[in-house]
Amino acid sequence: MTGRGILIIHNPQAGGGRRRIVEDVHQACVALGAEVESRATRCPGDAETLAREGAGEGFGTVVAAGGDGTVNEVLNGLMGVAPGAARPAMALLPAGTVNVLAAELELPREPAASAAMLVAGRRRRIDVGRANDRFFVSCAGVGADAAAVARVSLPLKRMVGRGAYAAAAVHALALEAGRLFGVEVGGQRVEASALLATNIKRYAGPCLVAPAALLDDGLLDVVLARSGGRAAWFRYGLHLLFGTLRDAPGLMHLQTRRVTVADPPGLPVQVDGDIRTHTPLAIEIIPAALELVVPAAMPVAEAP
Ligand SMILES: Nc1ncnc2c1ncn2[C@@H]1O[C@H](COP(=O)(O)OP(=O)(O)OP(=O)(O)O)[C@@H](O)[C@H]1O
Repeated sequence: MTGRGILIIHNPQAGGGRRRIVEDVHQACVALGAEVESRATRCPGDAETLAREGAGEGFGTVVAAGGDGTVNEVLNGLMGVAPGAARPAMALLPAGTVNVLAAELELPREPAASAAMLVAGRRRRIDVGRANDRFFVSCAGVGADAAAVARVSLPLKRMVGRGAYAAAAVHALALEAGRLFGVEVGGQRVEASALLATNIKRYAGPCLVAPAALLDDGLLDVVLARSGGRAAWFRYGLHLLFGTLRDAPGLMHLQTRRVTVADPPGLPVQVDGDIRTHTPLAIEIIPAALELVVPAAMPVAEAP
């Protein structure tokens, strides 16, 4: 471990019933002889401030303990570190409703294994995406998934967890027309009703959307749904659920460093599972921008 020690940033509001894990991991890190501090967020956006402050204080590792929202805030805090200053490594402690990157990498969920990873894990350099001015580790999207994310009810998420995303998807399908927007990618302009730019293979945890995606290949995997309308979105949704998205008619899949959406303006954009920006949109990949702490024994390439 480099730097002053480990800073755990914990969102006490994150769902999943795993709040005690933070305390357990903290104690297990102390038992392993590590210098560790835990700080709870006080409001939305606080994890970003705490991460930036932690970097300034010289912590070597900053841990995002919560769901994808907390991970994204910690990432943005770390990416906001002033040029020339040391950027701590990021680590993940899954304690939220959804933790897509932790699930993709099969990171430990048990306190003892998590603590071993934090104290004696390996640092792996990964690419970071940027959607306008918001950084992401997993994915950004316009169209179908952003329409669903925009309709996730927080009270329902607290009650039923992941089920709130399914309810929001049905809600979006009922109200949205699945209209087309203009995408520029790889030197061509195409129309699409949904765009997903991802750095990882799976979407929302279990759904395989980009089998060739690697966290460290310097590329975004872009999936475009070319057909518009509700019926098309419904079909794509079924293909996604049944793991057959690659066979869906009208689907385009490519690898690129940059993709843009110019019009229409004002479409919501989901970034790591929350609406963080709107079109016009430029999504790009920043190769090897961040060190991620992974278990010491983890293989270099993730299994497909
Ligand atoms: N102390 C706090 N009080 C209220 N909201 C907070 C607090 N700390 C963080 N938040 C907000 O809570 C939101 C949800 O957090 P997070 O994503 O970590 O957990 P989750 O909702 O369980 O998981 P997921 O987003 O993966 O479904 C974040 O967008 C964050 O801004």
